[in-house]
Amino acid sequence: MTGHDREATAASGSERDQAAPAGPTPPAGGELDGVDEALALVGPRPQGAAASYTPAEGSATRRHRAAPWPEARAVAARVGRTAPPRTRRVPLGEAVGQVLAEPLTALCDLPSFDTSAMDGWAVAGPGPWAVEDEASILAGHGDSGPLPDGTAVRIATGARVPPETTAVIRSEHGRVDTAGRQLHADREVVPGQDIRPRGQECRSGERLLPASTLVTPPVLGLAAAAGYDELVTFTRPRVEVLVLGDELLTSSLPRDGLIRDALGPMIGPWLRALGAEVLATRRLGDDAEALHRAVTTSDADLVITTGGTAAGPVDHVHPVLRKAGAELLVDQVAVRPGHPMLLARLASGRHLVGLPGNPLAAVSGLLTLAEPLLRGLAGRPAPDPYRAPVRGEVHGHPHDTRLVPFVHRDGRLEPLHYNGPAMLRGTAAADGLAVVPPGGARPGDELEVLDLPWATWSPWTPSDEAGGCFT
Ligand SMILES: Nc1nc2c(c(=O)[nH]1)N[C@H]1C(S)=C(S)[C@@H](COP(=O)(O)OP(=O)(O)OC[C@H]3O[C@@H](n4cnc5c(N)ncnc54)[C@H](O)[C@@H]3O)O[C@H]1N2
Ligand code: MOO
Repeated sequence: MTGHDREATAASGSERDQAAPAGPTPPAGGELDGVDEALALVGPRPQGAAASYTPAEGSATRRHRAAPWPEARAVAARVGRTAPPRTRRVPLGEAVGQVLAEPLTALCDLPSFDTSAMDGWAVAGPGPWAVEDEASILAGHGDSGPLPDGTAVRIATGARVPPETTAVIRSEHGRVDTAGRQLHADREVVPGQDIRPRGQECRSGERLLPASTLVTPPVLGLAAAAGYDELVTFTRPRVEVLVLGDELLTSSLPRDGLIRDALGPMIGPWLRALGAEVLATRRLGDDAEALHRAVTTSDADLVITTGGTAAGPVDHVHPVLRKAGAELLVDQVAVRPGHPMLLARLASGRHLVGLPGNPLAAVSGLLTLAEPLLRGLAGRPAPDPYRAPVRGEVHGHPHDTRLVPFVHRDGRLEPLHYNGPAMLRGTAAADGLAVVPPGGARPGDELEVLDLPWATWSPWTPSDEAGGCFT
């Protein structure tokens, strides 16, 4: 709990009383369970308090001002952009999942020779054609001599068509009369048919994909086809995860007030999905000394802590950051859940994101602070923000943004139940988190959408210059 919240709660009574008139009528059903839990934990703040945020520079002193949610994300993105991403050259086989640091430029024409698109006959001039040779031209073979006018030769898909070829006739569209050894076409032959001309897909030197493209399996295939053995990619930012809390078990069933660590198994893979290299996930308990040592000696680009961000008796993150001479860039965010999240610059110049311990609050911190920061460090472009209409009313916090797990249903966002700060049940089934503005949303309101990182991501929209149907 923060000092600000403590003061506000003491001054103004229960949050439920305050919240009810400020947002739309809560929907029926279980969603309110989570909302009420979130709202019950926080005291109301004076109107406009969130808007007065300016990023704290130069000290780890608590300022008790929550950054408005969009501003907190902007600060994190700015911080990410200030450190230019490192690049390296990797063999194709290791590049999948990384991001191109340079445009992918064709190293050759594609196809690199005039190619037969079908099994059949290469013909020159008008038919019928004399079939002089029983042999076929096969894929993978070198140059053959020019095809004389009025002749045909058998050819396989992918083989180089001989010079002077005017068309390829598919095997099923031609017949050779055995007596005269003449090829007859059973339909009109259009010049150029079933020939893929050299350079049809690209010319050597043509830009195929821009820098910042995610290397997917088809990108690897295209790079190989275009002549690449290696790719220059951005080095993944290196992240260390420090899981705090003496109450956490790493196996078996909860017992005696102890609970399973839900964040240790989740945060590392989530960070990898955001493009990070996770050096380690370490469980430090509630040991301030160990935390101080870990924070001051880490050589990760980004340290992520979970838990201990509030002001409870064993919440060590703030005191440790103070002692370590860190500078708080974001200290609390006007978002529910996840309010006590923070972003700090360590004395080493590296950064630390403190995620609150409640599991959905930690997800909120990941999406609000860690994702935009890592995007910059990893050289990934920001996805185009998009909005979608929400089905039904969504209860809002009076002053803060809410992040609510949803699924896409018939072009609308369907908020999920079990969205309380301590719950992951809604998020585990979700397509993303919807950004509910202070005061809530009415049916059909368009809400900003935060896709989960395993949803489709592409920074590139292909142009439609090259429409048409290719054989
Ligand atoms: N009096 C107040 N108490 C709290 C307030 C408040 O305003 N006044 N804020 C609440 C909010 S909001 C959050 S979020 C949490 C933030 O707390 P911390 O970041 O200090 O986290 P902890 O106290 O360590 O843990 C909170 C909660 O989460 C559980 N937890 C922690 N780590 C894990 C994990 N790895 N896996 C599963 N669950 C975890 C922990 O057991 C606690 O239940 O503070 C509120 N309190
Ligand atoms: O309830 Mo807290 O808002 O989980 O961050």
